[in-house]
Amino acid sequence: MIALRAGRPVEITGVCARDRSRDRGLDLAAVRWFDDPVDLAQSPDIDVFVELMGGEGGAAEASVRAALNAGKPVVTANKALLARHGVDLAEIAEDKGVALAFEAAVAGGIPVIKTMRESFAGNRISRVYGILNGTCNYILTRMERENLAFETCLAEAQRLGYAEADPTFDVDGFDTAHKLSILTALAFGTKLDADRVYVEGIREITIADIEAADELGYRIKLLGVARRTETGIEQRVHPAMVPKSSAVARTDGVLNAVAIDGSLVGEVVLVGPGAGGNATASSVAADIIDIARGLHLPTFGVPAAGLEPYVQSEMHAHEGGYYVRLTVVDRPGAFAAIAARMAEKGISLESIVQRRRKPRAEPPASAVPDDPQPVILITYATTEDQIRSALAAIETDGHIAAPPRLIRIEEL
Ligand SMILES: NC(=O)C1=CN([C@@H]2O[C@H](COP(=O)(O)OP(=O)(O)OC[C@H]3O[C@@H](n4cnc5c(N)ncnc54)[C@H](OP(=O)(O)O)[C@@H]3O)[C@@H](O)[C@H]2O)C=CC1
Ligand SMILES: N[C@@H](CCO)C(=O)O
Repeated sequence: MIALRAGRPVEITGVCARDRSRDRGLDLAAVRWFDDPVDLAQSPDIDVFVELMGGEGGAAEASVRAALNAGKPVVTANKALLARHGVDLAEIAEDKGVALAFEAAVAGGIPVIKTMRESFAGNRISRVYGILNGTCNYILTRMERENLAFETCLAEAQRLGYAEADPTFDVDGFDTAHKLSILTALAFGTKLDADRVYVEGIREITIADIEAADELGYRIKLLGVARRTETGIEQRVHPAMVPKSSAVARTDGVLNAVAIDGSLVGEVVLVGPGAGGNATASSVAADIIDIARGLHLPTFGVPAAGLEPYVQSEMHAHEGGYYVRLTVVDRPGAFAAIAARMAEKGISLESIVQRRRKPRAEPPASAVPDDPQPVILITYATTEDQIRSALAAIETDGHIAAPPRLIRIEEL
């Protein structure tokens, strides 16, 4: 079937990994082994080089450059490499007249690259956002459903093959930022700039936040959002409260969701497996078949020389609603002082709720002074600058016993 679809047989002729003796569950006896991926990339025996090692530099970068310079098309799943060197590699690919294909690099098995590069070609895209990391979505879903600890869920995501070699890339948001920078280039025709994506991960999210979100009609998801604004392109990655009715709120476990707003078609949402061996293989196989068919498009949808410089819309100007969790020292005047600081910075509060503390073994005889307890504030739309300066003022007032926790509310 693959030969029919590709118009020619597709064979694996050479392979390289670090450990030749490792049992990989398939017979590689007839396939030539290479100790060095650069040698494989340049081998006259191959027509296409597939890079699935990972890492923004090192062997991945050296072998992809070697293959392109040798005039061989490349398929890669490596978003870290593309985020760092994508424009440069696209220029080499164009110069050599070969494809640089990377469907698996963003949202695993979801055909989002093809969709944006081909199906949205006639649209002006105003926003692309979504859940772009399977590991984080898996962790948040299991924490919510099963009340499990963050570390337990991460270990399971690693066991299932979802996480990066260094899982801090997943949980601290950098993997999402790499993917978002690729989507930004495709959406807005700008050069990739992953270093200027605003990034927050999911380590600080607690079960208490997840429960509060539930009561307020939201779920917490790690989102990547790229949006055209009057001042430039906003790129941000952070946990967000999303309405339960939204498509991203209903995207659970290792599934990813990508929403694209096009001027002609409106919003299109793609949902599917974002990580794991089979999902990745599905996208890698599609890229190989495209190359065998002779399909060859500009890497980021337009010629590399036509990509415009990335003009950043600064995060401090971001506007939206905020969820704030404060650990407030329980004494008269604390609430009033907090509300006053918010008003002073021009922030309107939608609600201020004192959460129940854990039940005591013995009820206190009278009010317990200075006993910290969680207080949840929900703001109406305000700017990042305003909320940050209000929280800094609240911290200096001495009414809170721990740093404030802030989660942005995304009205989708
Ligand atoms: N896991 C997933 O769900 C997805 C991963 N990706 C991307 O795919 C890539 C691979 O990820 P994943 O499969 O999880 O990673 P793994 O660590 O499981 O596999 C990496 C493979 O590359 C080989 N390798 C690593 N370094 C070298 C080197 N210097 N020379 C030769 N071979 C090397 C390893 O060999 P050995 O086996 O001998 O150690 C191993 O077979 C990354 O770019 C990742 O971001 C993209 C989409 C989904
Ligand atoms: N570690 C990545 C793999 C897919 O890119 C994730 O969890 O989404």
